[in-house]
Amino acid sequence: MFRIQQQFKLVSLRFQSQTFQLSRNNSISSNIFTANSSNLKMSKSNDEISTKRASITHIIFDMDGLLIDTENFYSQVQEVILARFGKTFDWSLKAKMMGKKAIESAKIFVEESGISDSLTPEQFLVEREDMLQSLFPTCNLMPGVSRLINHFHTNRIPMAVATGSHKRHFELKTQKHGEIISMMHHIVLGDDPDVKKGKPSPDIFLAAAKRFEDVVDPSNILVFEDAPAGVGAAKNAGISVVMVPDPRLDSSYHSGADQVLSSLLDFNPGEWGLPPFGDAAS
Ligand SMILES: O=P(O)(O)OC[C@H](O)CO
Ligand SMILES: [Mg+2]
Repeated sequence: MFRIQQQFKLVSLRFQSQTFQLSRNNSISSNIFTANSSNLKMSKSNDEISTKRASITHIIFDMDGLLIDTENFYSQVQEVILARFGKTFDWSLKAKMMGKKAIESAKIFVEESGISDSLTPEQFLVEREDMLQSLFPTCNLMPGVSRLINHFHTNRIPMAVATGSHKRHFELKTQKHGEIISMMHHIVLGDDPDVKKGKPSPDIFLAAAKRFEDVVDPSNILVFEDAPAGVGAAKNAGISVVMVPDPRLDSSYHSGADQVLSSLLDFNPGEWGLPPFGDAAS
């Protein structure tokens, strides 16, 4: 217990010192992402893109790393745990874990980092829990979230959240963010009985799609995601996806998405047949 408290102090200190660095990194990488996004658009014909994008009526948001800035908490805690084994946590491992159910990403963590003889996935989840429980309630919204959700809500666009997080973590993460959560038609969590397998299985997005009041065709839904597994899940469900990746994620993971943006602030609703910003209603 003492060791966990000491590690948590270290995580807190690291978090405070990394906040500034992260915002600097985000702004530095912004132009690179814009260039990648343009390249992606150029690989398909304009007609094909505009026809596909013109018909969106419903929205499904991922949560961690897309609506709220919790992915950095996971990274910092996992870094501390691997340091105990003399190993480092890097973005190639992060890319494989993010967006998945807790136990699924825990298996990847211990196996891929080569510590499975010393730590089981279940022990890993117990070891990180105290640190995460203290960090989650402090999380902030990602840039552009408040403006986008308020815009859709004002314009009566039905929205849902589909997150790999289980109920207990969801409640900690959303303690400060009740207002945006209250604008969602429904929430589907990773421990929902209809979500047999985590992302990239389509289960969670198919469950979220069928819980809107009206029957909605997947081609009329748009998913927002930050994680490779989440992009895969949306595509496996036949749903278009806008990816807003962390700048540190390798760009080879961008290719599955229909659009890649460096920030939700860059999303243009009019491109997708949604009410544009600046209307009287927004
Ligand atoms: O990105 P989400 O919201 O599906 O969350 C999944 C995990 O809880 C964090 O990677
Ligand atoms: Mg996510």
